[in-house]
Amino acid sequence: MSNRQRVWRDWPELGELDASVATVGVFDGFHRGHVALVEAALVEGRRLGVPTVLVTFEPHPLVVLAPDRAPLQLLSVDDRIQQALALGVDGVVVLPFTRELAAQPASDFVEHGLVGRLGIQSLVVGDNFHCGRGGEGDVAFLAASGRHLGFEVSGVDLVCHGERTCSSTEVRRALAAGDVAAALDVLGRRDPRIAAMAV
Ligand SMILES: Cc1cc2nc3c(=O)[nH]c(=O)nc-3n(C[C@H](O)[C@H](O)[C@H](O)COP(=O)(O)O)c2cc1C
Ligand SMILES: Nc1ncnc2c1ncn2[C@@H]1O[C@H](COP(=O)(O)OP(=O)(O)OP(=O)(O)O)[C@@H](O)[C@H]1O
Repeated sequence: MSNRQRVWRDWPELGELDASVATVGVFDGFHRGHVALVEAALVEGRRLGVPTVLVTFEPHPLVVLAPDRAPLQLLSVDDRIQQALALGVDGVVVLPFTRELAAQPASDFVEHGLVGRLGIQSLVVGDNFHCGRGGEGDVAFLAASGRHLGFEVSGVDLVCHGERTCSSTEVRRALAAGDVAAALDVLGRRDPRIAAMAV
């Protein structure tokens, strides 16, 4: 971690970050799609001349909301932080995912969190992203919020590899089928710890 990089284990205090570009999601596995998304956010951060921040959640939302459906965890939160920092983000914000956060309307998350605490000028997410209570905050909702609150929104096209759209779910599915090669193809790197999760 370089001197200029920071990790917050909750929202930064008011005034710690005046302006930023943010990307948001769980980022389990840090597959090709996640890498492309972070790279797009970094381009945006350089264009605007503001820090690029990755916002993630711990634990995975389903661990809190539906533990019986909680997915196999591909990377620990510390590994996700390291992947993000290695790609060059200026900061990582790890939000404890609680029932309280899950119940927060998307508008509050955006206004009080992303705008209020991170000062986002631009938000870069995959075009399937959603946040907020019940997942109400999709890209169209975020774009409308941005017009109102003064930030830009990019809904990035999802990266595919061959026939498959890259996703953490796709990596897990390949591992569950014992197909290490397919899992690593979607992932886009040879990670021996993830490869060892194949059944
Ligand atoms: C404020 C907030 C509230 C959320 N509430 C819910 C919820 O009620 N139900 C749910 O399944 N997921 C909820 N989530 C999780 C999101 O739907 C989503 O899984 C999360 O933002 C990570 O995005 P990603 O799945 O694209 O990584 C919430 C997320 C945020 C930020
Ligand atoms: N293939 C992809 N290309 C570009 N961005 C993506 C891709 N997949 C997910 N994203 C984006 O990356 C961020 C983190 O997403 P998330 O952690 O939910 O990934 P995921 O792979 O879709 O996970 P899961 O399969 O568990 O739902 C979100 O903004 C999401 O829209």
